Amino acid sequence: MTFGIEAASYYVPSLYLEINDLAEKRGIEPAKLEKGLGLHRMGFPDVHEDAATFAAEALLKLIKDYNINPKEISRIYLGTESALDAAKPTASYAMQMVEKVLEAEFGERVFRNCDVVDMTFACIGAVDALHNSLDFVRANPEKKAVVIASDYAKYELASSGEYTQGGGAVSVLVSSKPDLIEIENHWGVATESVFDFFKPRRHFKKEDLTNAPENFPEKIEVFTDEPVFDGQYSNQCYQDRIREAYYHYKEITGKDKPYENWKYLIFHLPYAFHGKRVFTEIYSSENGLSYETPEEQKAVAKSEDYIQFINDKIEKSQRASSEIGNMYTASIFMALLSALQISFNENEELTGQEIGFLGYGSGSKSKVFAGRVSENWKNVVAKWDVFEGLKNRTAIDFETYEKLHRKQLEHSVNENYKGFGLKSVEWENPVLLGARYYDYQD
Ligand SMILES: CC(=O)CC(=O)SCCNC(=O)CCNC(=O)[C@H](O)C(C)(C)COP(=O)(O)OP(=O)(O)OC[C@H]1O[C@@H](n2cnc3c(N)ncnc32)[C@H](O)[C@@H]1OP(=O)(O)O
Repeated sequence: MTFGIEAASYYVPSLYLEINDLAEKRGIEPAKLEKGLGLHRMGFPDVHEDAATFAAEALLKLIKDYNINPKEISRIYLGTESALDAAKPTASYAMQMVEKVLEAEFGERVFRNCDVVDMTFACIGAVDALHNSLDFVRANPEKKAVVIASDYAKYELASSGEYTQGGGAVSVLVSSKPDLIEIENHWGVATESVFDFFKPRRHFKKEDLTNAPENFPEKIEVFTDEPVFDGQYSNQCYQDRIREAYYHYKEITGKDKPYENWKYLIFHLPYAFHGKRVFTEIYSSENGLSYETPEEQKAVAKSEDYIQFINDKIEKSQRASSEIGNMYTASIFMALLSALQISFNENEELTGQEIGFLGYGSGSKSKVFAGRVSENWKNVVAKWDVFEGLKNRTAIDFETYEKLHRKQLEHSVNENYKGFGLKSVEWENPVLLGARYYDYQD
């Protein structure tokens, strides 16, 4: 019996900013962002969009595109680091939104007996949900699980993370009928607790606030959307963890140079060129190349063999990321969709080919695993049209972008949007304070 991904869908934010507009306004050389990091556009959510609406869109599309009976979904596990609540899972919001739309066809509360939860470990939370759900279907081969990766990657204005912002969701159906890709049960894992990128509770004092009411506490702790991070240190942690997880994978599988057999290497991509920039270390050690000094490291990155290797095994997975930006938990899944979509468009035959995955989550953990493309993969990919879909977004100018970022817009840029949207947040009733209400526009 085989296990893996039976079907997949995605959703990207409805707005985008041209990266050159950001470069110009921030005084950054556009070539650094485009040619150095591989950034072209940055996906950005409209006022009514958040991690819950992204997840709901990706879930509904999955169910509709592949005619899934929602009553047959035993669990919906959502990986996110953009949770809307520290107790009530974002998955419960997404589930409720989709239930409402499905009500006419399937009756009330179609997910009544579905196990729903969020999993959080920065960008690797959805890989953890996938790992866990694969274990679940291995133990219960007649059951199906949905994994959703959904995030909004927001950084402080004018920070070094700003140009890597993005967002969106990918949903996958996990089962014993892996029509897209069969996933083997060997998981290279590496973990170390570090502070490379995190979202702690932040302290604010009454004296820091303008117009604080009389009875406001002297000091409060709040979560913010924007992380605390050290960019170059986070790169180093990423590189260290994937190296450790890759060697763990080699140890448990006994495979020699496994990456050579991988048709594609699918990375967590915080920005498009990250995977190819950090893999030089593993590549050097696997090929006996010296990697001590910065000059030696540059020489590997610029070598003809390495450039050929990137063009063959990584480049296609980067293309969606260049158009969307960081999707945190969803980035690694979108990198897979990107590579498979391009192979599909180019009429390539992938059946039986092995694909390697290198996941990373700050804080920090990496998982390295592999899968094999199934015979039916083209029937699954036929529903996506990833790059055409990206053309349906609305461009925004820099001024609108900054207002959205600062939450200064009252109304959506696309007021007549279709699909799920945040309608209101309760700020009056003390027993519902902060509750979020969504609707669906046909
Ligand atoms: C957050 C997650 O999702 C989890 C993770 O993966 S952690 C690892 C990633 N960390 C993050 O994404 C944190 C947020 N991001 C950041 O802090 C930063 O954007 C970053 C650290 C990722 C990048 O930092 P940066 O200082 O902007 O870029 P830098 O590392 O100097 O790289 C710029 C590249 O552009 C190149 N470049 C610069 N100017 C150029 C030009 N004019 N033309 C062409 N290339 C140029 C540089 O040579 C360099 O490329 P190479 O090293 O490959 O040669």
